[in-house]
Amino acid sequence: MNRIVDLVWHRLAGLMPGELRQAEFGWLGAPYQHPLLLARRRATLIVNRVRLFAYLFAVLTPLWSIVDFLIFPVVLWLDLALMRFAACVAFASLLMEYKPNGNTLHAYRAIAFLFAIPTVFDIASHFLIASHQLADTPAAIVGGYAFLPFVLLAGLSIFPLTLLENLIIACPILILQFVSGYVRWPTLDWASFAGAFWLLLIITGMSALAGMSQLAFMLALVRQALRDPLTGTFSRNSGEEVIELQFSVTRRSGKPLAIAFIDLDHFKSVNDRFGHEAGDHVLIATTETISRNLRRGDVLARWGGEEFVLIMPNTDIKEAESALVRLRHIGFGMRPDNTPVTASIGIAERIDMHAQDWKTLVDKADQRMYRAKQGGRDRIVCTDGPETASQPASSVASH
Ligand SMILES: Nc1nc2c(ncn2[C@@H]2O[C@H](COP(=O)(O)OP(=O)(O)OP(=O)(O)O)[C@@H](O)[C@H]2O)c(=O)[nH]1
Repeated sequence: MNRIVDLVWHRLAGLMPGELRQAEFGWLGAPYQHPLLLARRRATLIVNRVRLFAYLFAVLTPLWSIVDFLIFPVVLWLDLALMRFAACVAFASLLMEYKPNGNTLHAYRAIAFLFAIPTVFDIASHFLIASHQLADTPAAIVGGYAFLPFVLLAGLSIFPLTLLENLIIACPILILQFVSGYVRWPTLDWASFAGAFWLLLIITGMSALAGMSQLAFMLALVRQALRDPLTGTFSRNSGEEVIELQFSVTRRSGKPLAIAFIDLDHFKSVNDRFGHEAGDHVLIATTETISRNLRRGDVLARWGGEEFVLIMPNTDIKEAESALVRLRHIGFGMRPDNTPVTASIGIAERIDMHAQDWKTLVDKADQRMYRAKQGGRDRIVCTDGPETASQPASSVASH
């Protein structure tokens, strides 16, 4: 059974751009598990796309009045022109109101607003036009307005949305279409209604696939941009982004945020004695060990060569110290000569040190790490007083 699942998985994953990993496959289905930085970049992209289309529609909607003027009676044209002007104002206010801020809910609201404007325009113009007797070309052009639901569903394909999000947005449009058929039940041409509805379902499926494939591509790009290529942990740039974000989130919520600066001891000697490649293997094994033992919500970033920063949201200084003591007990892996890898660690916490910005917090953890080095390495320092430097791992472990 597992072999069949694996086979299906490999086939599907191979069809997705950017060599999607198995753990990431579920992210195409629903947005719940998206890592913070992916969610932020996706929300930004969605709002930017909404803004692009709002801009285009703000220009094109009133321009279409010229066509209305040529084909409709003046009274109808005037009413339609007023409605087009209102739609144009709505698109322009969407453009002004929604700026990308990395928030997913904000992005959902922007999509809903973008879709609501043509929907309301379509319903209102439908009632307006129904009150006039039209024939020939005007009637044929008005008949074309019935394609709006198709356009809306096809428009979904411009957004990197998950399957669930596609379905949630498509459902109201499909339900509205179904209800409009039900209302016209006695006079309905069932064959053409069913054909059109079937086409809508196909377009929904194609848009969902297009959106998910964009998302897969985005995932691969974001992964490349966020991760350190050697160890697979977050890169320094993305680590800084996470800290900046967590700093503002925890400041707003009043919760603590701890940062641990971890610098491996005497790492140069690994390279010197066993070669750079052996050094690389030690770095990879060490980050794997740390990552395996992180708590949910903690983020590890490679800050530089053999320096790492561990970001621990909602963790006060005491909890952070116990977490790092536990990590040292587990160990940071082994050197090629089978001696343990040790690290000097400095910890700082936002509330504990009344930090006003995230850089001060990281600097403090860095300074404390240097004090751990100066104090003899292989230890944790989490305060500024000389008496508080914790003992080397061997003696901590013996307690
Ligand atoms: N193999 C390998 N080595 C690296 C990498 N990045 C940095 N280094 C090495 O890490 C070593 C860091 O050396 P130092 O900064 O002198 O520090 P150290 O030897 O760990 O000594 P202390 O930090 O003082 O305990 C240097 O030899 C770098 O070449 C990497 O990606 N792979």
